[in-house]
Amino acid sequence: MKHIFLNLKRFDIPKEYGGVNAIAPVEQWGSFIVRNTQEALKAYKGRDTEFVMFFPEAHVLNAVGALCEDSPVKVGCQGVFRQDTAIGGNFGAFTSSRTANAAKALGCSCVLIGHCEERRDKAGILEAGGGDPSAVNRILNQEIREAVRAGLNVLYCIGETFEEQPRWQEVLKEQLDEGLKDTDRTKVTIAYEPVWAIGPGKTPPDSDYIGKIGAFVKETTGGMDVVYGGGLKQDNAAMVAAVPDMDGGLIALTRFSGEIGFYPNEYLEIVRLYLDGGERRETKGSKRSDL
Ligand SMILES: O=C[C@H](O)COP(=O)(O)O
Repeated sequence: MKHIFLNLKRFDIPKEYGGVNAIAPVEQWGSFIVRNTQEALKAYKGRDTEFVMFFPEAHVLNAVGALCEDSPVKVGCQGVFRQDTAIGGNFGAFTSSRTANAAKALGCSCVLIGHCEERRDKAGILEAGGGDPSAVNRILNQEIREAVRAGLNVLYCIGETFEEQPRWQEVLKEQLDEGLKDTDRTKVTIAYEPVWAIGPGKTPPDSDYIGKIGAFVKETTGGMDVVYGGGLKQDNAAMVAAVPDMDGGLIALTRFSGEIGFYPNEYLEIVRLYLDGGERRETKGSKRSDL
């Protein structure tokens, strides 16, 4: 099976507040994205491909409400808390935390866990408190277990920083071993984020590097599906599609210069390039240059 994931980060924030949202009023942003992608994605029915979109929590209800009958789109959220409600147990005393049961009740079928921005935040909190940042993998493991228990599928992100690159095997193995401990791996897909290559002026990995990581993840996990989370974009979609040990990609920004942001028509073009290959159509500002 192929997987096309979409991480909408905080692309809902309007430009007047420093964000990148120029596509829809914030109260209609979730439904706008679903409505402007789901019909076109129906063209891939029969291709054994899933299309999952991770929304900020505030937009989940709106996005779920826009799903048509037989929609190919699955709606997910961007993380869950490491504890949850239970009948006869905690009834919901989790102020500010989004639990897996809450996500499920809102209509999510999937969750993104351990994105590099989330890992950085957790490690920063642990370090600030004089704690052990290596505990991040153990916390993420609790979150994966709660998500699976609640019936959610998980996209679990791993990746090495620039400083960790010389010992990438050790770092990725620890993230996989600790994060996946005692979990139902049939409910989890891995996303590889080359953290060292994400950001302005960085050189992205080539197909040999991506293939090497894909093979390593499959060998370490007993053959779990793994997608490229660098992320997938117009410039690399055909290249990533040709890497044998990668089972899909994680899209975020679709435009990297000029009016940077997420645009549904450009998302559909990335999907087309990944699944059908072929010539790239010219779309405004598709190269990263000014983040
Ligand atoms: O979630 C995806 C990765 O952080 C890559 O995002 P990006 O393609 O917008 O740089």
